Amino acid sequence: MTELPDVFTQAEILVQALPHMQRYDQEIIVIKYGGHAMGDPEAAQDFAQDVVLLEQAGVKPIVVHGGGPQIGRMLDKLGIKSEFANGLRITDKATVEVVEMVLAGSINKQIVGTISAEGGKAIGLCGKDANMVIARKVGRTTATDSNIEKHVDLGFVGEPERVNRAVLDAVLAAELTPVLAPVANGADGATYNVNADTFAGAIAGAMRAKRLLLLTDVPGVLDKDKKLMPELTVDQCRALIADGTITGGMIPKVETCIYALEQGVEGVVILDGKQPHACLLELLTDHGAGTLIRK
Ligand SMILES: Nc1ncnc2c1ncn2[C@@H]1O[C@H](COP(=O)(O)OP(=O)(O)O)[C@@H](O)[C@H]1O
Ligand SMILES: CC(=O)N[C@@H](CCC(=O)OP(=O)(O)O)C(=O)O
Repeated sequence: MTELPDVFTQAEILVQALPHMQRYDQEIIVIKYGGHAMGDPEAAQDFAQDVVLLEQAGVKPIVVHGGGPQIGRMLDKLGIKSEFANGLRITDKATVEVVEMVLAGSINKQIVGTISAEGGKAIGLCGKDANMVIARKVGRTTATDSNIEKHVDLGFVGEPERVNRAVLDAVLAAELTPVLAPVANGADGATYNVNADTFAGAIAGAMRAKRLLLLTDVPGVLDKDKKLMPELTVDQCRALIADGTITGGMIPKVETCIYALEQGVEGVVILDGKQPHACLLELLTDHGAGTLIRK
């Protein structure tokens, strides 16, 4: 009996979703599932149900996941300090090993397991698999600390230099849902830690995705009074970064949106992944949820 409300909820979602889903029939939707958006097991199951419903409705979802907080907790346990510059983790050799273990090992398999348990057909990969993504080292970045500008070498932090879309095309043609961890090889053979937003943007751009959804733990981009901004242009985003309204992890997120739009992705949305069935809610309504960023 306790199962009944869940069954009804799922059926209701399906009934509402299907007409809207026709818009996305056979279209690629890249969903970036941030570490902060991954809540409790119930929320994870909720997310997996959305992915399965999208699969069943003929949409081609590609999941790119993060795991920043989870990496932080593991580094803590191992007594390794976490340091960031402009929202990117400064990644030395010991850190990149932990990053790969947590992202490509633990989190990737957790998400694949939950989607599979919900009846989906997920396959877990990272950028290294079949050289799907080749990364290049991110150059030095300028970070401001107590009003002093410093040049910081980020270590093994990479950005996608090349995406081999044939690998993803083959996976999608086999009707499997790729679940991607943002770790990649460089041309130098080293392992690089790629920010998950940046990775998702590169995948969405290379695949000419219809939509890129960035799921995080805030309702979208917030103004100085913490109010949601439902729509922003690229120029407005740049101004909000320059005046310090957008900071930390929101910087690579918004930069990803701008990049993806420039690559021909039709719509990019930053939304609260903790909201139950966030993906379906976004795709179901014309106005959507969160912050829609357009050119
Ligand atoms: N203007 C802003 N609007 C919303 N969030 C912001 C803003 N500026 C900074 N942030 C921060 O960005 C965070 C989201 O980025 P991040 O922590 O990297 O999330 P995720 O792990 O989901 O990728 C928010 O939790 C918030 O603390
Ligand atoms: C270079 C860099 O910062 N990489 C990120 C990769 C994980 C990530 O991006 O996770 P979220 O999406 O949960 O923030 C990190 O090490 O935390």
